[in-house]
Amino acid sequence: MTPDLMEDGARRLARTAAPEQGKTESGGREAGFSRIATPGEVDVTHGRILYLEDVHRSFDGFKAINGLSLDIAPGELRCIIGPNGAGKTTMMDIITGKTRPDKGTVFFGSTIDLLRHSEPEIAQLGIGRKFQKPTVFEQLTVFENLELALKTDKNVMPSMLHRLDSRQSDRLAEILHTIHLADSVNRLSGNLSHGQKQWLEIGMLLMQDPKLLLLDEPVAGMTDEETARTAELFLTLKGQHSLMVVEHDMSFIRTISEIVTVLCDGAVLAQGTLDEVQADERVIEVYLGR
Ligand SMILES: Nc1ncnc2c1ncn2[C@@H]1O[C@H](COP(=O)(O)OP(=O)(O)OP(=O)(O)O)[C@@H](O)[C@H]1O
Repeated sequence: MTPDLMEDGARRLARTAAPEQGKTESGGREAGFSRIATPGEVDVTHGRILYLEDVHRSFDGFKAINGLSLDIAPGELRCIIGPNGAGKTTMMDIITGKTRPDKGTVFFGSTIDLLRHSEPEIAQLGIGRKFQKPTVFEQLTVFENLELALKTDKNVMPSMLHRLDSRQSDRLAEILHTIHLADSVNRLSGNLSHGQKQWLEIGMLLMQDPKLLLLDEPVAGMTDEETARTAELFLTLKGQHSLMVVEHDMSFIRTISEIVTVLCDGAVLAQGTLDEVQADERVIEVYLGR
């Protein structure tokens, strides 16, 4: 999608957007078009669920993100690799609204300008993020963790007292199965293995039905068997959700990847299949070693 196309779409949508809609702390950005075309849906008619163009972010003069452009197709499982300090975490911080870029374009679908939204709004829009360390409620059971994570109707009290309806119960059961924890439903989360906690946290994200999932080093610290099962899990999620996975584990990436993006110095250094990027001299130089 070219910037022209996006601007054109923006102009068309701006004519119909309510004046206050999408107004955020970033305030006065001119194109008032940060809205969802159909409530609850992301407009992916241009074939992109995530679109970053020429994004920049400096910290005390250091260019952590330096002209980063990339896009992700709906249902894609994109792997991101790159050396330490390449800007991978900062990129995710920008997508999720934790960090604001100095300049650039960041769109969710073709109509939602993420730079006009706060971090909680972005989560609400359907972008889920999993940090490297699992953060489950250790004193609660697997079931209770998933129940708590459920995106409840705003009119319904979002608490343990809220009884799940049959659709929600079915969804919870399906997710339990997907994350390989159907047999552990009543176990205290604190007693799960590291890998199981990671899956539970992914399950908690799935309960909120995200369109896009950002996963930071999901298999770090996992056993080989857990890593293999995580690969299986991601391959199941692909298609139903779009995934962006930052990982250093090359054999894991080989199992799950289609397109791999290599970040370096805050921009895309190379992109292609794992074989293609592994054969790229520049990638070998900065990341893979000789
Ligand atoms: N809040 C901040 N203040 C100052 N410098 C920062 C800040 N956040 C990131 N940086 C710097 O920006 C650069 C990119 O960091 P980032 O964490 O995004 O890289 P990364 O690719 O995720 O690295 P790693 O693989 O080690 O996690 C690093 O040099 C880091 O020190």
